[in-house]
Formats: sequence, structure tokens, C-alpha cells
Amino acid sequence: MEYAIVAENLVKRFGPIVAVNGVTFKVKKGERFGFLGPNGAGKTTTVHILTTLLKPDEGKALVAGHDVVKEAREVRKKIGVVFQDPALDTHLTAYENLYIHGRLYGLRGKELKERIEEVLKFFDLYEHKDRVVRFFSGGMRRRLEIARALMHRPEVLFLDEPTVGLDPQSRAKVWDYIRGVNEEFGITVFLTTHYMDEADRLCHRIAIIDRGKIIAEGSPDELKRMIGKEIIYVKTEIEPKCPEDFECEKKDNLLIIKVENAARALPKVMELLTPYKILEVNVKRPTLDDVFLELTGRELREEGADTFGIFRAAARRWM
Ligand SMILES: Nc1ncnc2c1ncn2[C@@H]1O[C@H](COP(=O)(O)OP(=O)(O)OP(=O)(O)O)[C@@H](O)[C@H]1O
Repeated sequence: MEYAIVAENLVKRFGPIVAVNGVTFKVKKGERFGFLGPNGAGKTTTVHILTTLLKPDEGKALVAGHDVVKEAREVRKKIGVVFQDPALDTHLTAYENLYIHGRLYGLRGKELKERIEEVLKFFDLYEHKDRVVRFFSGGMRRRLEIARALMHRPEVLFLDEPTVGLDPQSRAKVWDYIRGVNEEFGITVFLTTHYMDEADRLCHRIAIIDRGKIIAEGSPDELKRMIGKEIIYVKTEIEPKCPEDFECEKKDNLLIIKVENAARALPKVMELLTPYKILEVNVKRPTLDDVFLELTGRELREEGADTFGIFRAAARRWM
């Protein structure tokens, strides 16, 4: 089997709200695939369908080769899931949390002990194994949750907003572990995020989802190339002429030059501007934010995306 996930025309309604509206995509085995979109776009609902927690109203999905509705039990055996809301028992130690999860999946004895040690070591939590989770930082809890989801050696790992509420350093660390899980164990990773930098740095391929529909799909580079050009800004001392043969706009002493490849175009641009004293040069490459803006007319981060993150982080500190 070539694909870890196949989703065909998934639809999910909640009363009048169409949370997922005809979603179709495929995730190859061994891929890190990201669902990028603002809050309320339908990401969590899609994860819930793929992880057998919700039945779609229409459409079909296969995960690890099994139908999520007709073969839900088989699917559950082959997936690991980390949901948005923390699900650790904070009164128990890291070891105890893993132990209970392992037992629920039918592991016991030597095998259970070995698996616990393996994931604790992989996530650098071994020396904290006997500490009560209540005293763990947000980043350590996330790592433990991912570790727990891997106890039964799933083929596909689902992560719903894996770094929401974490500080930048902990986020980068969690990304490293996610990469490691994917590269060292060959586990397919499906993650949702509203952070474009997370999708950009972590995912081989991304589907951008908005209002229940996928509006673009591809590698981060492909998506950025879709909206085209890179921009060179040149500020000169006196008002310059636009260099010939370039797509160029002028705002007083600032030239805004659109090119396919800024690195290659720069020498020529500089040569054509030799009569002028250059004060500043800047290059802007499109980001996934620009892609979202181009496709929807709205900014990805506009919709209070981080407000919930702050609430969640606060909630976590109180636990
Ligand atoms: N159980 C439910 N009942 C009613 N409406 C729901 C339910 N679950 C989700 N929705 C609605 O469906 C839409 C999609 O929600 P979903 O949680 O899938 O989005 P999301 O992209 O994951 O955003 P978030 O990151 O905030 O969870 C939203 O309008 C949401 O309010």
C-alpha cells in the first residue's frame, strides 16, 4: 500500500454549520503532512473523522489501509493520536501514564517495560520518569503525550495543533522530536496547525484548509511558487529610474522590483542602478501567509488565531 491516508470528499455538518465541506487528499506513507488553516477551518473535525471519533456525513476515508467507519477497530490499532486538549493524568508520574496507556493497548510484562523505556529515552524524559506530571513544563507534557501515542508502535501519528501554547524554544524542540519520530521510526505524521512557520519547517506537504475546503495543496516551496514572484526593494539617495526589462514600481526613492529569482536577478539590477547611490537593498520571498492572503483575501493570523493559544496555555498552567 502506497498511501497512509486517503480521504475522499469528506463532509461533516453540525446543524447548519458545514465544518468539513468535500475534503479530498492523500498522504503517502512516511510523509509529514500538514493541514494548515485558521481557527474554525475544519482541521480538528477532519482529524476526528480520520481517527474514528466522528463519522462523516458523506465521503470515505482509509487510514493505514482500513476504512475509518467500517473498520474503525483496525484503524485505532494502527494510529497514535495527540489531541489538542491535554489528556495526561497530571497526578501520576510519567512512567505511570505510559504504563496505563500500554496496558490499555494490551502490552504487559517485559515488552511493556521495554516500550516505556524506549519512548522515555527517545523523548529525553527518562530521568524524569518518576516525577508527577503536574510539575512538568508545557513542552515536557507535549513530549510525554507524543511518547504515549507511540507506545503501541502505530503506523500513522495524528497531532492536532502540537505546539499550541508553547514558547518558541519548546516549539522548536517538539518539532525536532516529531521529525525524529518520522525519520527514525518511519511513522507517517499528519498534523494540523494554524502556524505557518510550523507547517513550512516541518511538513513535506501541506494542504491549506479554509472554511471546510482545501484551497491549495503542495510542498511549502510549490505553494510559495504558486503565487509567484520574489520582490527586491532598493532604496536610493535620489529618485532612480526603473531598470529596463524588469517588472518595477517606484515609490519616491524606493524601487519595488518583482522577479522569479531574486538571487539571480540582483547582480543585473545592481548593474543597471550603478548611476545611483544605493542606501538599502532588501529581498522578500513569499511566505505561506502570503499564499493564504492571495487565495482568500484574508490573513492567516488575523482571525484571533493566537487568542485560543493563550487561553489553552493559561488553562494548562492551572492544571
Ligand atoms: N461538535 C460541534 N458542534 C457544533 N459545531 C462544531 C462542532 N465541532 C466543530 N464545530 C464547528 O465546525 C467548524 C470547524 O471546527 P474545527 O474545530 O474542525 O476547526 P479547526 O480548524 O480545527 O479550528 P480549531 O483549531 O479552533 O479547533 C467551526 O465553525 C466549529 O465551530
